[in-house]
Amino acid sequence: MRLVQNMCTIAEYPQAGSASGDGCSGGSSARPRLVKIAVVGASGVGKTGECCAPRSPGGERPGNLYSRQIQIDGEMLAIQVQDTPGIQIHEHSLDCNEQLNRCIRWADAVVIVFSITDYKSYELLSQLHQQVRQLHPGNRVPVVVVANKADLLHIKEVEPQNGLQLANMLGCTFYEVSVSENYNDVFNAFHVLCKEVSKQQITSTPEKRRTSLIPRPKSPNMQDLKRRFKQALSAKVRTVTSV
Ligand SMILES: Nc1nc2c(ncn2[C@@H]2O[C@H](COP(=O)(O)OP(=O)(O)OP(=O)(O)O)[C@@H](O)[C@H]2O)c(=O)[nH]1
Repeated sequence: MRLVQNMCTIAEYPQAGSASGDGCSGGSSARPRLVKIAVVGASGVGKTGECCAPRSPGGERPGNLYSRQIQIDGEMLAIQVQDTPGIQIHEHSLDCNEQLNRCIRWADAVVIVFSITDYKSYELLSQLHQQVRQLHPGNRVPVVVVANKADLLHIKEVEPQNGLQLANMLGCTFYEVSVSENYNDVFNAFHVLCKEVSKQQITSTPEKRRTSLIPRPKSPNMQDLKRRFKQALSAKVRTVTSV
């Protein structure tokens, strides 16, 4: 993920499945909290080559799951970014394959990328957003919209303003970036997203703990049974004494 790799606070994080944690450079032995992000969008919008994973010097891509560490508010987080296969655009329908759905389900947050030079990739936005909401009901997963290739204004097919309006309508944060020219904006988008996920993770954990600390009410059936038992006993005592 080039955008992630270029973030100044990022250090290499061992690939998923790696047993040892000694690649972490956070200076702490504690395992960093994991934030999983899926990057989705039409084919050719810049998810992989520029946005997600630069080709290695040999011309190969290292795979499609990129792991890094990033420091947010003094805490090291392990970020995993999943590049997804470019979506083929068909007439009025979204060809979401199972692999893409799996990536979306896996993610704690989703980045939807479109290119300002490709109107169809922009049209895909709402459908992709709907797909995310369907797979993550309850509005829990933050979604960010990224309009890429902002350096190609002379061949734009989408006004950045339209991207912003649509993102607002969908309740998403919007960023206009050029991953080939300016990494700061890209860094900012990911940073804000990680912060949001991290905040959500923190607020949801104590809630679980607190609810588990609330003493469970006694079973009404048991109380009812005890009351009936007492009633039966006193009735028996009364019968015995009246004989
Ligand atoms: N000018 C410009 N070119 C870009 C930018 N981002 C990506 N590109 C180019 O757009 C082309 C497609 O980029 P990719 O990263 O392969 O696009 P993708 O979304 O991963 O496409 P798929 O792998 O088909 O899903 C490449 O030639 C990139 O160099 C950008 O911000 N500006």
